[in-house]
Amino acid sequence: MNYINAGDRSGCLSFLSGITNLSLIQCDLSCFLAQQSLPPVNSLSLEFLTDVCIALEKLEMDKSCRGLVVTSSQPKVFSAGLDILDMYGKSPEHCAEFWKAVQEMWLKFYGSNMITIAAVNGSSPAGGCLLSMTCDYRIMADNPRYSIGLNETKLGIVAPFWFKDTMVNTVGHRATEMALQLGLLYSPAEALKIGLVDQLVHEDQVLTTATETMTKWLAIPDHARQLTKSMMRKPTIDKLAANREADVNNFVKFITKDSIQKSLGMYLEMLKRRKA
Ligand SMILES: CCCCCC/C=C/CC(=O)SCCNC(=O)CCNC(=O)[C@H](O)C(C)(C)COP(=O)(O)OP(=O)(O)OC[C@H]1O[C@@H](n2cnc3c(N)ncnc32)[C@H](O)[C@@H]1OP(=O)(O)O
Repeated sequence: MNYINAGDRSGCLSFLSGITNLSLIQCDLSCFLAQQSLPPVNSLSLEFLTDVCIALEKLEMDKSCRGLVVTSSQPKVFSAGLDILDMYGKSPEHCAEFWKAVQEMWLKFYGSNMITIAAVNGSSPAGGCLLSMTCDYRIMADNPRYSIGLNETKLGIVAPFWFKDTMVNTVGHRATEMALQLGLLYSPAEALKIGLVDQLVHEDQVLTTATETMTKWLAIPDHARQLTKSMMRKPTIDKLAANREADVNNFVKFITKDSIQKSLGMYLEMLKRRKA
């Protein structure tokens, strides 16, 4: 396999492209985080989201690239979700830019023509769970210390309709209602039971299982698989595409409220205290 450093600004995005037309995005922010003093949990910051979108766009245009494995090189965390620091104490303009980037990431991943497999090698709360749900297949490390789910209500925030729609499309209406109202984070075994992930494997096997799975998916003719994927996902994608501006305005109005800012501040404090 060739190792191509494709990081535009941060040098944090890298791709492994191999003989099976398989590319791999490592959601690895360690280098970037070290430079920027951001926490090493693959939180989806504005800069990271922008880099990922550019990288994905390039892969999408490369017709020789038919599949993508999304994973993290952090040992215990797939992604901590959206970077709270991009939503806390920031101007409405910054929040709007940030939210546009979150929308863009979702639209690009959920609408990708490529086969996308999430190799969930650690915890994956909130936006991390969303990112994995945009993929066609999820393989998670079978370690009870890890969790996955949309826990927004626990932060005092509300998952927007397209987060909800993505989860409904993945696990169904009832499971989503329970998950969202209670802000549930599931253990790998629980996530498998409700269909939030498709397969559990030992943590050492996540990436190899992902590549084996990719080989099976690559055997399906692209045009038939792509049209089927589009038929399944287009209504959900169209709903956000037709309402992007309203969704941004809604987010900015909500996130800049004093009460919401206070909740986010308390949540950040709790994360820091938990460590101490
Ligand atoms: C209409 C309005 C709609 C609004 C919708 C907005 C939707 C938001 C979705 C989101 O994604 S919000 C983010 C939710 N994420 C979380 O709740 C995850 C919180 N993090 C964790 O549970 C843990 O960090 C972890 C991922 C399980 C990893 O645990 P670990 O023990 O390995 O690391 P920590 O010590 O907890 O963390 C290290 C360091 O990182 C900071 N941090 C963690 N997560 C985030 C984050 N999402 N954003 C920013 N910073 C984060 C944490 O505070 C620590 O910081 P320091 O103490 O080292 O400064």
